[in-house]
Amino acid sequence: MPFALAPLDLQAAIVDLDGTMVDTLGDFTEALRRVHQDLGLPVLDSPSIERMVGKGSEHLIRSALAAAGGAASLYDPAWDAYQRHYGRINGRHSDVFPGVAEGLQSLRGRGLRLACLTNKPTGFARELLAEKGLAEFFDVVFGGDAFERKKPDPLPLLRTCEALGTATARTLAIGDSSNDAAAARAAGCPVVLVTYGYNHGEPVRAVDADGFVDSLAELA
Ligand SMILES: O=C(O)COP(=O)(O)O
Ligand SMILES: [Mg+2]
Repeated sequence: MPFALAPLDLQAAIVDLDGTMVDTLGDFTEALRRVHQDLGLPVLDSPSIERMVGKGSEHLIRSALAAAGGAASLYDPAWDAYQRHYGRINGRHSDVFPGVAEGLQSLRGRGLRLACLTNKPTGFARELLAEKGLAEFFDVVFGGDAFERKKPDPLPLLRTCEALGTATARTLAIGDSSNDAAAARAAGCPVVLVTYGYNHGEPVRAVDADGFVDSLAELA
């Protein structure tokens, strides 16, 4: 059954970035390849990295280090190298998923305010949205460093609703993982998940959400 927006009487939508709007697995893989090469560690493949994406850079770097058998003491140099490398390659190995621009356009056409809320650092998120021609859709953009806690904590969604001036029950969260759904449930936002993103290696349809779409264009 298609996901029905009309009964929700929405004021806004809060959209996740990695795995929902942009397929950034190539960027994560390349940045981590360079980091591990610098540190003399084994390089990880994309399927392994995909399971680690979605909980922010700290979690990604720490998980990748552990999977490569690197000592925990390498975390600080890995963090520095990751910031440097990711900043250089941001967007170069990434593509906007099909249907994203159409979906965002149609949400705007309904008069909804739009926020991008990601666990990716705000600076990288803004650069990526601009490079992929998506920045213009958003009233506000908040990254994983914008608030004291990241998704799956509800705080980022609550703060984003405050910034938009909208009620949580009338603000749709759109994401690709259990992280987004858990944050939305705890914040009281309805939530729809895309079926094509990264869900920590778990089947996304098993996640507690209000609906699933194969493309944001289905929201049109
Ligand atoms: O962990 C990340 O940086 C990806 O975050 P996102 O899925 O919240 O955009
Ligand atoms: Mg995501």
